Amino acid sequence: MQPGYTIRIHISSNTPSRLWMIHGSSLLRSCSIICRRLPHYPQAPGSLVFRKGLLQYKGRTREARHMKIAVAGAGVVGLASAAGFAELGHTAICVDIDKEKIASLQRGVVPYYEPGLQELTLRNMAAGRMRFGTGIHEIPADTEVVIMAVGTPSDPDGDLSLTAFWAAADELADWIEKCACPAVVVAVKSTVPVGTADSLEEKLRMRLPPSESGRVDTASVPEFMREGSAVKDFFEPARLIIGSASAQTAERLTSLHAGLPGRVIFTDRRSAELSKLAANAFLAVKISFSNEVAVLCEQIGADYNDVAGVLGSDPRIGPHFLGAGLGFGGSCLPKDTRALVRFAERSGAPQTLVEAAIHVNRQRTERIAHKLEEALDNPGASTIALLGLAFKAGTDDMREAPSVRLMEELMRRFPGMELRAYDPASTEAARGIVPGQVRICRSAEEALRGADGAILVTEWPEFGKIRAIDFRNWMKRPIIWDGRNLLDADELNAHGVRCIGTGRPILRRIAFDENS
Ligand SMILES: NC(=O)c1ccc[n+]([C@@H]2O[C@H](COP(=O)([O-])OP(=O)(O)OC[C@H]3O[C@@H](n4cnc5c(N)ncnc54)[C@H](O)[C@@H]3O)[C@@H](O)[C@H]2O)c1
Ligand SMILES: O=c1ccn([C@@H]2O[C@H](COP(=O)(O)OP(=O)(O)O[C@H]3O[C@H](CO)[C@@H](O)[C@H](O)[C@H]3O)[C@@H](O)[C@H]2O)c(=O)[nH]1
Repeated sequence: MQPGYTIRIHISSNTPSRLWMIHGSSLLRSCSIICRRLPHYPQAPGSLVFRKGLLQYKGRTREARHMKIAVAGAGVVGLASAAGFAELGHTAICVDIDKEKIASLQRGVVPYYEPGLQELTLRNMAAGRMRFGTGIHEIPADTEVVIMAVGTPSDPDGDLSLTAFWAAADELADWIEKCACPAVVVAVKSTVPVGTADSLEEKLRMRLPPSESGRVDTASVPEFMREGSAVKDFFEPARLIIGSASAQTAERLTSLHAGLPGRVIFTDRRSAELSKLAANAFLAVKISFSNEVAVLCEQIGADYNDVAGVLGSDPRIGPHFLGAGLGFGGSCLPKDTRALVRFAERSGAPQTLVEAAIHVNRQRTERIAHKLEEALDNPGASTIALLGLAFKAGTDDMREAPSVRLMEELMRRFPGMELRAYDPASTEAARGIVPGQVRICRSAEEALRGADGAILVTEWPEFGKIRAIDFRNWMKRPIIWDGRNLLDADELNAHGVRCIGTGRPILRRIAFDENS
């Protein structure tokens, strides 16, 4: 079979047939297999292997072989993966050094806001397929796959900090040394610099006698789930990446993921690691590009929503991640773009587009502060309500949230401005992160009452339901800067609320009478 060929085969066994498409060469690890799961057939009937240039159907080994797995890290990625794999029939232990988090999970309470994760966790705990532990030492000796999902935040230089990762690796080395398990695969789901899975394997193997070093193998299985839809993304991945240097490891990980739809792409560990950073960087570039076009729209009186509609209708561009607004935040895009830039610089291949995307992103809050300055007579004496704090809707995560950058910018530029904020999910997470001068409110109404203006920061659907009459009744001056283009600006403007969108033609559409 030649690289690049596509073959469609119907595989029938005593389980229902499924449609498979195979791309690639005769080497299993450099092939990509697209498996289209028919929704009513949850399990794959068998596996496909390449031997001597021939494609062979190998029994039923791709059928979910239920394994004992462990996940290190009970953040969104670790917990959603542990609960997701348990739902597929595997037995999972999820361990974390954060004792409070584990105590909460053992009581069946997921200590952060992630739709569907609570139910998924409880269901699998009740079925005996999922439990928790306070460290890697609690992982049972007969565990076949250990997934690393510990945090890798930015360090002060912008590189990914691997402090927690290597500390976990040390514990894992102790565990592997003592547990005498015959073969264990350590799959890295944390986002890490290129080469980390190679170094991890070296580190773990060094702790074993040379004759036993093959007992442990590492792989890179980068994760692409999004906060706010982590559970959905686990069960409906766009693709699954298995970066491995060993056919047995690739096969074991394929088995682990059996039952999930989406294309499986086999590659080497370094390519898998780079793909993750490059994917997030590409999304960041797309967002920053959109934001720059939106500024141009504002300058020349064009409507960015219409422009984005045109761009997105071209399948080569696609409609996703063209949303202009306050820019990208969260625990991933900002840190992963910085990390890629740093790593690429050191590798002699600067990523200037990604650097520019980061630069454009920093300017977003300045832009909105500038718009406020243009519209308000005395911004320093105004009261401004912020609708939303979380870095996006559907999560309570405040990591690198644009809201924080915005509040800092407003306080720096307009000393004396009174700021109030409301977020449906992140009130608790915001405490300690939001500057002390900002009043955290318990409802949108409380934040808006008597305000001279409001900025829509996070696209929570409940903000889209606030009626023009409410804005008018609650606010001293009903002016809204819509930092996410969530609101129906035309409708609000027609009903006496001045709604200034992002990349929208302000002057053409405003029908706000200051005296009404
Ligand atoms: N958040 C996302 O949506 C997302 C998506 C894809 C990839 N990622 C990547 O996945 C990784 C995890 O992300 P997250 O948001 O779940 O992180 P997180 O910071 O929310 O959670 C990480 C957890 O690891 C725990 N931990 C630290 N050291 C440990 C150890 N030695 N043993 C066991 N647990 C330990 C921490 O206590 C923490 O609870 C990161 O590398 C991130 O970049 C995140
Ligand atoms: O059109 C858009 C889309 C998103 N955003 C912003 O971009 C940020 C990131 O959004 P999103 O990508 O939905 O959130 P994350 O949960 O951080 O997910 C990203 O980061 C994860 C961690 O690496 C990856 O797994 C996901 O694939 C990747 O989408 C948020 O501030 C959004 O408001 C925009 O400004 N415009």
